[in-house]
Amino acid sequence: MEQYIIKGGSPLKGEVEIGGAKNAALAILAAAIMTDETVLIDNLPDVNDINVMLDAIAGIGAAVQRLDRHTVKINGAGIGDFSIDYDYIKKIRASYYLLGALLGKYNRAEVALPGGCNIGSRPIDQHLKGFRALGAEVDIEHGKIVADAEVLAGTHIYFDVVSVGATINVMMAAAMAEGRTIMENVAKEPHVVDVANFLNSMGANIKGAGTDVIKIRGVKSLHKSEYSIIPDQIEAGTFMFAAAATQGDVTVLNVIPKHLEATVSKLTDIGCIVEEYDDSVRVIANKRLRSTQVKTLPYPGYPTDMQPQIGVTLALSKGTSTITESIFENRFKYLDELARMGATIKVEGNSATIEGVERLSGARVSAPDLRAGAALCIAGLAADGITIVDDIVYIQRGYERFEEKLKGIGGVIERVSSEKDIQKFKLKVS
Ligand SMILES: CC(=O)N[C@H]1[C@@H](OP(=O)(O)OP(=O)(O)OC[C@H]2O[C@@H](n3ccc(=O)[nH]c3=O)[C@H](O)[C@@H]2O)O[C@H](CO)[C@@H](O)[C@@H]1O
Ligand SMILES: C=C(OP(=O)(O)O)C(=O)O
Repeated sequence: MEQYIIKGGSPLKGEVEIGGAKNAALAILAAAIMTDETVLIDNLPDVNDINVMLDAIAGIGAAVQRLDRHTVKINGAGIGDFSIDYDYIKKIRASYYLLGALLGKYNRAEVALPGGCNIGSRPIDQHLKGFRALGAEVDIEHGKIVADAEVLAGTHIYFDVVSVGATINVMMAAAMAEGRTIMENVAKEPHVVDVANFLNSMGANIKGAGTDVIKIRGVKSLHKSEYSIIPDQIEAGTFMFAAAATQGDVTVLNVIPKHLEATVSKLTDIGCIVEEYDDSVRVIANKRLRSTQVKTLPYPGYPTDMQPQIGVTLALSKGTSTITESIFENRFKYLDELARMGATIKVEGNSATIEGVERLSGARVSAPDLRAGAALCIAGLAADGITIVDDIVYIQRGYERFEEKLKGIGGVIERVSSEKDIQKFKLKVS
């Protein structure tokens, strides 16, 4: 099992290139099979979840040609199987996007119930409600979601909760339904807009993505396209908080600053200097930061995927902070690990109170999920001494060359897989 070993205590400084957005890319790869023509997708992040999705679509007959680490050609003409029960697909959340894509194109889909990070109960009732409203029969059979429709017909859907997954999934199916669909109370995240733009680039007629109402005029077929995925605002935000927590000075390159507004606002609140340019953002933290109040919300609110990263930073900031997690009930598990590093934290329900301490001390901790794992690495980089982070397979789901990028800005971190590697690292940094 691989681990990260980190020697903390030095400010991170320099520039880091941000890759394509994992959560946009996963949906776009699923949507790419909705045409029989060839689609070229660029700025793909080279992370495990993406490889699982590519294997899954190749497994049902799509031609997948990786041109390089970040570019792929996909042709969905050869798909002959609408049933996806591939072992790994169950482990990723975005497997559910194959339901919307296959249902839209073939009126039939069978996909294993989705996994993903264990950050809460994660129901999919809103996805199923949307598919049913479009005229599909949907059942759960032997661990699979089975959706079937004579015809998919445009409809009016009001979502009871704002869901990124349900918005994208139903939008994909509706893109090829007969007639007009109106979706209300939808998610407005940048990746929702990116998927709509991609579908439109293939000939779909989707308007309103990024607002509360999406209007879709169904089309009979979709055509070839070349598309570049938006930068990952969560990867960018993670490095911005790495700069803050280590009192460093880091510029994230290749970002869309508009997508980072909630993150920038919190960094400014706690005392960072933030400079925004056309496609980069510089974060400078030249003193001990101060406390704040955070509540996670759907976009444009503060993202739940950025909650652990600010949590770690606030554990080192002056004063008392509170974090309210309003999207996923299990997203505080990293706080127990952080307490092992000397943080002072009290959790009550969906709220955490953090008394900032002057120093954290390195410890052996375990990544409970993807973002929390990345946040614990930030804690290690800010802490005194050596930190070992176990279960980094979660981090590898969503961060490309994480340790290399951190090393590029001065982080002392190594990926290790044996006691011998650990001893070697300790010797090197002592
Ligand atoms: C692969 C992917 O893109 N994952 C992201 C996606 O997850 P995911 O698509 O699973 O998250 P949703 O936006 O759907 O979930 C938001 C809230 O709605 C609830 N809900 C959702 C669907 C449903 O049918 N019924 C229901 O009640 C969820 O329990 C949660 O409380 O958006 C989350 C919120 O930004 C991010 O944390 C995840 O990183
Ligand atoms: C929680 C995440 O991913 P998933 O929804 O795939 O578990 C994430 O990207 O932070």
